[in-house]
Amino acid sequence: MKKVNQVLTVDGPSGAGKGTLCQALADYLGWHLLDSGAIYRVLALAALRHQIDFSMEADLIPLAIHLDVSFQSQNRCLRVILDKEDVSDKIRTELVAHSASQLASFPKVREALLKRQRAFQKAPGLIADGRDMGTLVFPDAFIKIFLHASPQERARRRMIELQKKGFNVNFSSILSKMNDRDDRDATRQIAPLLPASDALIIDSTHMPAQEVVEQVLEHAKKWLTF
Ligand SMILES: Nc1ncnc2c1ncn2[C@@H]1O[C@H](COP(=O)(O)OP(=O)(O)O)[C@@H](O)[C@H]1O
Ligand SMILES: Nc1ccn([C@@H]2O[C@H](COP(=O)(O)OP(=O)(O)O)[C@@H](O)[C@H]2O)c(=O)n1
Repeated sequence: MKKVNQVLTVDGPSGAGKGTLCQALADYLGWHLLDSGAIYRVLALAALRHQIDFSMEADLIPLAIHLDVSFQSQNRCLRVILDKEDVSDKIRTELVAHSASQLASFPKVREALLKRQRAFQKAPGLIADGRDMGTLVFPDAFIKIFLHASPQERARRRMIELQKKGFNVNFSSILSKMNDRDDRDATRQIAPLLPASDALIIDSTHMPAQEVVEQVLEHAKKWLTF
C-alpha cells in the first residue's frame, strides 16, 4: 500500500501512555496533535447535557455532525473547547469516559466523526492518538505504534493521576471500570481496539515514559531525519 507521509499513529487501551507519548512526540517533532478520544468524550459530554438516550444511535448523529469542538495549545497542553467553553477537565470524568465508550460503538457516530479527524492531517505532520488511528482513520500512516501495558499497571497509573488531582480513589474500582471499557472497545463490531498489521507493538508495563518516547523516535528514524 502506498504510504502517505507525515502521519504517526498511536493506538492502545486506556492508561497505556498514549497521550503522554503523543504530546512528547508532537513537541519534539513540532507536529500537530489529534487526541481523537477527546472528540468522543466531547460528544459524550454534549449528549449528557442534552439528555440524549445513549441507546438511540439516530439521536446522536445530528449532535456528532454539528459538534463544535476545537483544540487550543496552551503551555504545551491541549485545551479542549466545546461551543467556546473550555471543557478540558469536564471531559475527564469516569461518567464521560464510560459514555464516550458507549457511543463509540455506533457505526454512524464513528462515520460522522471520521472526516473531522482526517482534517487534522496538516503539514509538517500529525501525531494521532486513539483506538483506530492506524487501522481505519489513517490506514496509510507511515509509522504506526500500538502501545499497551498490563491492566494492573494502567489502573495504577490512572489512580496516581487521579490522586494527584485530589480525588479519593479506589484501585479495584478503577481497574474494574477500565477493564469494562477496554472489553467494550476491543469487542465492538466497528473499529475494535486492535493493532494495525504493520504497527510496532510496545509493552510499556516496565518502561518509563521517556524510554517509550526514545524507542518510538529510534523506530521513526527509518523514515524521518531529525
Ligand atoms: N511509561 C509510563 N510509565 C509510568 N507512567 C506513565 C507512563 N506513560 C504515561 N504514564 C502516566 O500514566 C497516566 C496515563 O497516561 P496517558 O498518557 O494519559 O494514557 P492514555 O492516553 O493511553 O490513556 C498519566 O498519569 C501518565 O503520566
Ligand atoms: N479513536 C478512538 C478514540 C477513543 N475512542 C473511544 O473513546 C473513549 C475515550 O477515549 P480516550 O482516548 O480519551 O480514553 P483514555 O485512553 O484517556 O482512557 C474510549 O474508551 C473509546 O471507547 C474510540 O472509540 N476511538
